[in-house]
Amino acid sequence: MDVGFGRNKKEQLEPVRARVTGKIPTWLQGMLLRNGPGMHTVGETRYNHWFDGLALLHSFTIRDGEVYYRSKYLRSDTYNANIEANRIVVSEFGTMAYPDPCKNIFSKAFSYLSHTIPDFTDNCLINIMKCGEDFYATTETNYIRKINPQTLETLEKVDYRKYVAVNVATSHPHYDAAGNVLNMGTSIVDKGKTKYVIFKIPATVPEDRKKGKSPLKHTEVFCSIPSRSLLSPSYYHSFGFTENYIIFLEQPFKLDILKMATAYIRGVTWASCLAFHREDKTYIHIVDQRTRKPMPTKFYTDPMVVFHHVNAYEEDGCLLFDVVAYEDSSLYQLFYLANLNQDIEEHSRLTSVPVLRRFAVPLHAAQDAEVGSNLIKLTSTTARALKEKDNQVYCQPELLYEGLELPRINYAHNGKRYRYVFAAEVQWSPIPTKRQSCATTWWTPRIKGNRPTQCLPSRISPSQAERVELKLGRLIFFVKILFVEHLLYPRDNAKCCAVTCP
Ligand SMILES: CC1=C(/C=C/C(C)=C/C=C/C(C)=C/C=O)C(C)(C)CCC1
Ligand SMILES: [Fe+2]
Repeated sequence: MDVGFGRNKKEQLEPVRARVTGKIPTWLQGMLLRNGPGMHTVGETRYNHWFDGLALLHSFTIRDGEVYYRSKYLRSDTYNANIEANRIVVSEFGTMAYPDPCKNIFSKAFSYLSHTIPDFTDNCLINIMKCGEDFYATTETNYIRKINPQTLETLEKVDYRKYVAVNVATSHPHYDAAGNVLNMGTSIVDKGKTKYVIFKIPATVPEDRKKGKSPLKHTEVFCSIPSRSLLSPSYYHSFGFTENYIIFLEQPFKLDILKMATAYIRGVTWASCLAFHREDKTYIHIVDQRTRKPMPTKFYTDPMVVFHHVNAYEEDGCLLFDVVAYEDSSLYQLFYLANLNQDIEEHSRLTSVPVLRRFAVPLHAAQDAEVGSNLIKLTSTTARALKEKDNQVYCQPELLYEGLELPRINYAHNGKRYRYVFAAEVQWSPIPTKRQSCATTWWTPRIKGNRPTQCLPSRISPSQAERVELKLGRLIFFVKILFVEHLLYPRDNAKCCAVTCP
């Protein structure tokens, strides 16, 4: 069952020296940890969706101009159960699995019932989080897995619910200046309420550090935002963070809790419990970190689907934030392996292009401003915030760049005005079956004086950057290995270095 896309990857347990073209500056030392799906078939069974694959951890150790690579599958409970059964027995985002096909009717019924409140997967395939001195592999459920960054061994399984009431949490946490982790999760129908919970995990607790205890024990709720709906909270993949504010988009891409509660018995996937409500608005919640409360103004914008916040910053009494936005939720559709492995146009279902949009919200109430007036007076952006009645403000974004995803920034610039976004370019191929030889692009808004005037994509030739080309019908997705970006970032005019993974 070996298919082109989603082929099972081999572990590289012993570090191997990577082939380096160009020169890695000697001051660049350290380790880059990455995560992602590595195995999509177990025995005769196969996951449906790319986001379902079993987590494969990667490390790149950079030392004296050399790079050493190794990889290892996360030995999650999910991985172990699947391997032992030689088939998929744990449900993932796009695949519903049934552990015991041979059970009699009574134990089957019991199994269904016990799944009404589902125990989610600990296949932490999305990201790596640093928490005090510890590293965790993360996904979007209530589980994270501690790992040893040196050996990539899998350590403790942590259930966020032991420390904070969340059923799902993002895999894109933020870090404040002191290294504390700030993350968000959703607490579903807990004590009759559904809310979005922002929580803080301290970097270190001095007395615990000596005893080798985890700072997770000291997790505290920073702020919670009631969901507009008890049974259909928004789905979100990330949020925005500056020194003083947190930006949360309550978007009309929602989880249907009733559908989720019956998914197992109906034999449908978690993915089918997510829906885009194009008739709804996107609500913009701004939490003031000093008061730990959301601002009372009701900021909103048109319906959209955002996976990635890029960065946010404050400027002259306004909060600006950049996100990659879609007009619908077709991105998730696209990543079904059946679609990814098709060549033909009909299977490319990305009906909206990811667009980098800049929003601006005024931080101070403009009580006396006229209804219909634009509350953004900045010359650096064309984003507008139009005052409406009943303390409502409609936000109209500035379009910064069309066709990019997987954005990264140098995190030292998080929350501040910034110049570079490193991303993968998403392109529509005019000829469906023809491969395009286009270089990976990253977006560099050229700042002239105080004013970012235009976004000029600067190209790097394919030989300079290691890239993975995902050909998706009419869409071509060039995924540049982020490692290259990290190497390139630190100096504006740094020479390109490419590292080829073995
Ligand atoms: C298993 C599971 C989930 C997993 C979602 C995943 C795995 C999302 C991955 C998203 C990515 C990688 C987006 C990139 O832009 C939900 C829906 C949270 C809740 C139900 C159980
Ligand atoms: Fe992401």
